[in-house]
Amino acid sequence: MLAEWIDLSLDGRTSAERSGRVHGGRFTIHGPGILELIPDRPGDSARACVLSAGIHGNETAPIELLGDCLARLEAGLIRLGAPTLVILGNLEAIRQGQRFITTNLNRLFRRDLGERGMEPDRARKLMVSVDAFFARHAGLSRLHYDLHTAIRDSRYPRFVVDPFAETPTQPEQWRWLAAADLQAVLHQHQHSWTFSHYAKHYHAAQAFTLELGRALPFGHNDLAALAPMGRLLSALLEGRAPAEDDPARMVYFRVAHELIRKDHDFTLCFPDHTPNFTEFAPGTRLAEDATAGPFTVGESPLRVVFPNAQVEIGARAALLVTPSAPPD
Ligand SMILES: O=C(O)CCC(=O)N[C@@H](CCC(=O)O)C(=O)O
Ligand SMILES: [Zn+2]
Repeated sequence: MLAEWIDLSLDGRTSAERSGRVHGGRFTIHGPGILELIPDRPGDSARACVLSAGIHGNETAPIELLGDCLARLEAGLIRLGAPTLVILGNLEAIRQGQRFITTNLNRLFRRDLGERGMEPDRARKLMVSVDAFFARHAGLSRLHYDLHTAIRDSRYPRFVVDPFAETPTQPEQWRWLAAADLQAVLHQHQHSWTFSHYAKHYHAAQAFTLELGRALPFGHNDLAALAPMGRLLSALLEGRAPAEDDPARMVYFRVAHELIRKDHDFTLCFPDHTPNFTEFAPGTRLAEDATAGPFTVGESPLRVVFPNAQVEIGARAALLVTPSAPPD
């Protein structure tokens, strides 16, 4: 059953609440794309884990990776040892292989959200599910990994986006993520209302967006490159201590500036296929916007991450980032 849960969710065949046994515990399907795993006995290092994928429908590798973990659990290759909420974010967008249907789901995770429609309704459903899950497992430390892939290539194909919030990051997170072969870390400089930000800001969880390569259709992903990440997810599911490595293996950046599209008449002044973390020298013009005017790199070089000139007006068209110090 677990191994088919993703296909059943995408076929729209899991609307009724269902439950059953897994190796080391039980599962409950709370609704389409929302699966809770509850261990009989939490492991010594168990956290209350939220593992999400498909918040953007065209980002398939993380869905395949989670499917692989569930298949291993069902086959008895791993034994459940931590309460885990597994989420498939934007089901209709996954079915259509699109980033989103009407609006970007990953900008809607705020409790005062007023919008109506498919993605806002889904954001509300996921926020309520996360709230209830963390409340049910209140005695455990909270963790949320929101798994994504990026639209374009990257100088660092696998990287961490660290949401801005008050909660300090536990140093072990950097050691785990280094061992999972993440290559870079990007610290956000302001609230961003993404799903991982929601868990960090409202629940003080250890929470990150993890970019795990480039967005490709189902069946075209290189899951071998994600094997270390798969081992981290298995350790979390089993409630045991994950492998650790030296955080200095990763390169650290912070957001210096967020480029916002202010006008229909907006262009980025570099080729569309420019890889994430490409560096631009002082004086380089990066964007033209009929309302905001041009944006030019100032005295220090800037690297560009997530450039996208097609975003909605008022949305982020790129992050401009600069090196930052590694954690102590
Ligand atoms: O490749 C891109 O341009 C976008 C990849 C993506 O979906 N990234 C996330 C990052 C979330 C964050 O900023 O924390 C997003 O844009 O939602
Ligand atoms: Zn994404």
